[in-house]
Amino acid sequence: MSQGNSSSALVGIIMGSKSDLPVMQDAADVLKEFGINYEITVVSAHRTPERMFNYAKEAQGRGLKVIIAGAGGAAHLPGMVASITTLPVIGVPVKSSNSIDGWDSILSILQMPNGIPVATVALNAAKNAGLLATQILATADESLTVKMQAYKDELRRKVEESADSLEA
Ligand SMILES: Nc1c(C(=O)O)ncn1[C@@H]1O[C@H](COP(=O)(O)O)[C@@H](O)[C@H]1O
Repeated sequence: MSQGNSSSALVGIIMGSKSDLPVMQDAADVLKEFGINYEITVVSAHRTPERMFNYAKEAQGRGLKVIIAGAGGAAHLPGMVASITTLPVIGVPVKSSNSIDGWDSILSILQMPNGIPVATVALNAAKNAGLLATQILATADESLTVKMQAYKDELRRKVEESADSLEA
């Protein structure tokens, strides 16, 4: 699995299993919406440790700026990738089929030791991971900042509109 314009990808989206794709696709959709090149693939710290090591080791040299890593259950992938690369890693806890309500994944991504941070979003919140990656890239890209402001303005407008309709 590898979509997007992976030759010049700025964001790498990885997941522990293809079964995570229905959740992780939301991150790809956001990046597409903002016109950001990304790549998306399956990498597992547990099942493909060499692939995980090589992915994390080579990510920066290949031009990636941010990695979004999603996994369910004993979700070691985001933390292990963060331990190898200096790129910012955004972790997405995924509620997998036999999870303990997602808490297993949340805690294993969130509770990183000092020194190796993973920016953890809410359960299944790959959309927010895509937005956070966009905001990180926007710090060095004025046109992305403008788009992000417009996105937030639109959110605000919709809330104000719904508030107005209630008050009318
Ligand atoms: N947490 C990890 C890792 C890892 O952290 O390396 N590799 C796979 N998985 C997770 O196992 C769950 C079940 O996977 P399967 O559906 O393939 O059995 C998935 O949510 C995956 O992210």
